[in-house]
Amino acid sequence: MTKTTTAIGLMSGTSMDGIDAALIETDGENHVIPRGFLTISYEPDFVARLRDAAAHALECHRPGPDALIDAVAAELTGLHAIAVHRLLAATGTDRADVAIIGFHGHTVAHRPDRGWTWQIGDGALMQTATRIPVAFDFRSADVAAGGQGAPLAPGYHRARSAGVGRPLGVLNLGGVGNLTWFSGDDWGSFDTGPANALIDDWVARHGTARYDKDGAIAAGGTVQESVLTAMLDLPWFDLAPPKSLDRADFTTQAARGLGLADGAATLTAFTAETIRLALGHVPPIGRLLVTGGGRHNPTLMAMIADRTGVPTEAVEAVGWNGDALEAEAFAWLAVRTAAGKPISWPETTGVPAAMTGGRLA
Ligand SMILES: Nc1ncnc2c1ncn2[C@@H]1O[C@H](COP(=O)(O)OP(=O)(O)OP(=O)(O)O)[C@@H](O)[C@H]1O
Ligand SMILES: CC(=O)N[C@H]1[C@@H]2OC[C@@H](O2)[C@@H](O)[C@@H]1O[C@H](C)C(=O)O
Repeated sequence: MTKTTTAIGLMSGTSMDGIDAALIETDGENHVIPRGFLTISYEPDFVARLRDAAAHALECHRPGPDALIDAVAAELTGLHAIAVHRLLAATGTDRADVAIIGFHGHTVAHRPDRGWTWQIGDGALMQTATRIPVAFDFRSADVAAGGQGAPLAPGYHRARSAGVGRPLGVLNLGGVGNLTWFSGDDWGSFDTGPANALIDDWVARHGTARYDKDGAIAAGGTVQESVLTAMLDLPWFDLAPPKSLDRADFTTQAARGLGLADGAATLTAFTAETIRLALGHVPPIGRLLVTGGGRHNPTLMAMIADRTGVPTEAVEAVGWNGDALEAEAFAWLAVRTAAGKPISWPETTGVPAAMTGGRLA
């Protein structure tokens, strides 16, 4: 039997809202016991610096030393180290009992088509700050090998869903959306399009809110079908998986001129339509289990169920925590990295063969 270890996962997602930190016990295979989770919101001024770093990173030709980005990376690492200490305290865990931290860092730019992806976060500094071994830089090796470098959570979705009936889809509605599908013994994954990113951008631009809480704004608007049709008229949606996205690949441009509520309704319907189109690339799925912040938006959830015709429910229906799942995934991936096991597969990122990834500090 493989040894069970305790691991911490740290995720900073494309919504740029903060840090998700999870503690799990796992053998790096199908045995997983979640032990604790917390989230720390970023201060607005740090979010502004992170946005600047992401905008700047897209102008760079590839990852490398950069004064602005390195400063944000160091600050981000410090904040994530604080999250580790808080999680240890909250769960009553001794630092020495944690075998590894999976430190995803924050994606400032993702350009697999150009052969690079860039996650900021200093693994060595994290190791020094916590005195716990750290796995980081999970995506670069995959991209260097010709893969998409994303999504990486699908292996964890497969491990957790071993006892859940097939066919099945696990849909993550973060800033960007991604789908992992299972049909018989077949499986695969890819990014579906923007999930909350455009809705967040639209609402933030029009007022003081950071997102459309409970989908209330969209619920009061009317979907503008002509705008929706124009937004969906992109070759990207016809591309066969695997495929992945940078948060900046889509904008709210097509909705300009609409009122706040109609724009929110239209962008929410756009996300739902991207899921419908994604399902067109995979075998029939009997059930969609939804993780990520978007599952808290009932307007979006209803539109997805309505436009796809697939029963759609939050992952809590099978006992998972949809706020913690991605952070848990990076704890699980770190255990696999330390053990020299694959973290991506031809089915999930398009790499030529199952491969290891991540660096150790
Ligand atoms: N009550 C709610 N009502 C509507 N939307 C919500 C609610 N709670 C969270 N969200 C949405 O979920 C988003 C955060 O989702 P999540 O934390 O899964 O994103 P992330 O982890 O940053 O993204 P990614 O998976 O792309 O890395 C928020 O920005 C918001 O749009
Ligand atoms: C490049 C990058 O950071 N991609 C993220 C992003 O956020 C959601 C989607 O796009 C997914 O592909 C990925 O994150 C999840 C955690 C993943 O790798 O599974």
